Amino acid sequence: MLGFPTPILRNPRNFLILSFCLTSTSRMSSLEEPLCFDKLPSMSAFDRIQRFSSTACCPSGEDLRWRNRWIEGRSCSTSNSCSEEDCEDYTGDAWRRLKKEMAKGDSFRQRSLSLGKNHVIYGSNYDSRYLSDQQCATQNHDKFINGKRSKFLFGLPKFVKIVEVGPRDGLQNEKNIVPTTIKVELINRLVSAGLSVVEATSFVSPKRVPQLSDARVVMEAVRHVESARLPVLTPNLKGFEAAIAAGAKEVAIFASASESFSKSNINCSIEESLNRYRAVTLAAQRLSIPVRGYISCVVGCPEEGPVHPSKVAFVAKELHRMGCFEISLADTIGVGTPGTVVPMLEAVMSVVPVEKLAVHFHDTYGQSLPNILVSLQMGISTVDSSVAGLGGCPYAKGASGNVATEDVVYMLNGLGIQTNVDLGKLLLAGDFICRHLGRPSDAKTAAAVGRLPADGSRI
Ligand SMILES: CC(C)(COP(=O)([O-])OP(=O)([O-])OC[C@H]1O[C@@H](n2cnc3c(N)ncnc32)[C@H](O)[C@@H]1OP(=O)([O-])[O-])[C@@H](O)C(=O)NCCC(=O)NCCSC(=O)C[C@@](C)(O)CC(=O)[O-]
Repeated sequence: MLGFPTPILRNPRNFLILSFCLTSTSRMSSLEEPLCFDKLPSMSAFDRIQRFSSTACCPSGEDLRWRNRWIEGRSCSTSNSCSEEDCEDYTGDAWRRLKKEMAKGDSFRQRSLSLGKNHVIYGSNYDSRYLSDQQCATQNHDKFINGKRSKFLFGLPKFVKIVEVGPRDGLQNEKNIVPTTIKVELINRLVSAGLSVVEATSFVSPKRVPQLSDARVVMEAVRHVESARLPVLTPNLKGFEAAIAAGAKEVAIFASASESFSKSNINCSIEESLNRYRAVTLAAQRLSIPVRGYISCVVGCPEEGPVHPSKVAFVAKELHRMGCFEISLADTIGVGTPGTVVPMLEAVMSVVPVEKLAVHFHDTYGQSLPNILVSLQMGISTVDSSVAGLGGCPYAKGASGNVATEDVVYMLNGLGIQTNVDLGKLLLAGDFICRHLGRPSDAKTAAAVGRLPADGSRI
């Protein structure tokens, strides 16, 4: 551990939470479930979803007292003892009620909706790592877990703003043109799921990104949406003017930390792009339009390989100077690990206030969730993600989709971090677009929910 290059990784607390995340993500992919289900032999699929997936899974004192209730199919009302009176036996009536509830419908829809944000759950997968084999934990045990949790979770934000990029970043790489009505429906579903920022489309050259050549029609169809912000990408003044004419109220500009990627993506050098963007931000300021800035290739470039953090910091400083209210740091090809993301964030945070930063990870090597977690530990509270893990840049060959919003929300729920996103509705939005695209979701959470038996039987 001493060999880690930065203070955050040298800190054993941070290292431990990171290890936890890595362990749980890797096990999730093969075992379908969070850790330690073997400790909970009589729980149904329904119980397990509720236990591990709600926003109510908050590491507060109140919730910690609920944590130990679910052990061996029993629900204990107190944490320090487990008398027969305290425990509701889930092999009895309540158990049968739950089984009946699940048996009513064997549909993805029902299972998804059971993950909605209002369910009360009684702990998290993290808790169960510390549960003994006793039926109910003792008070000492409770204190032990309390102490550990507060240390591990120290410094995480209470609320994370998710910037949903599915309709833009998610779809821009799709070969078959998605009908405009489907795009509009997807945006509306994502907004209904509680996402407060949904990137709607791009006003770029239709020759370069044919999939988004209906940007004007999409924007006109959603321009009256009030409950969410719907930014659009604008690479130059031409795009900016077209976006405003179509009703956009927020735009995003996109630079790169790598010269080669800047050339292949927007056909100009980094310096030229910054000059273009100065013109866009000036025009936006005159109209009081907020501008978000992206920086691509913040840890690696498909052509140049590793990108030095100082290059990212330079572009970030310029975007900040020209008035971007937020700067999203994008690992375009998904090669970053916490080992490269942390030094990059440290460099950027030395020139731009952390509250103005967002992170944007592609999941090529399955590193997005640990990268997000370490970003949160460093004070970032805005995360980009794409429903169903759709996405990829047409000019970054080999890069996979963005981290799936469903998986981000699942992790944040488990950490007790608020997002205001209804995971059930989000899963249904993901199901909607995947059905249209004719392929399964890349979200692990969607796959897990799809595999869970609905009859309440043991897994
Ligand atoms: C940047 C340009 C426009 C430069 O364009 P250019 O290639 O330098 O050429 P140009 O400026 O001379 O224009 C060429 C043609 O495009 C037209 N044009 C010019 N501008 C516009 C516009 N705004 N809207 C519509 N049309 C436009 C222009 O009118 C002309 O039309 P023609 O005369 O040939 O008929 C071009 O290279 C382009 O559109 N590139 C697409 C870049 C793109 O969308 N990439 C994907 C999004 S970025 C991304 O995914 C990364 C991100 C943000 O997600 C973060 C991450 O993960 O890294």
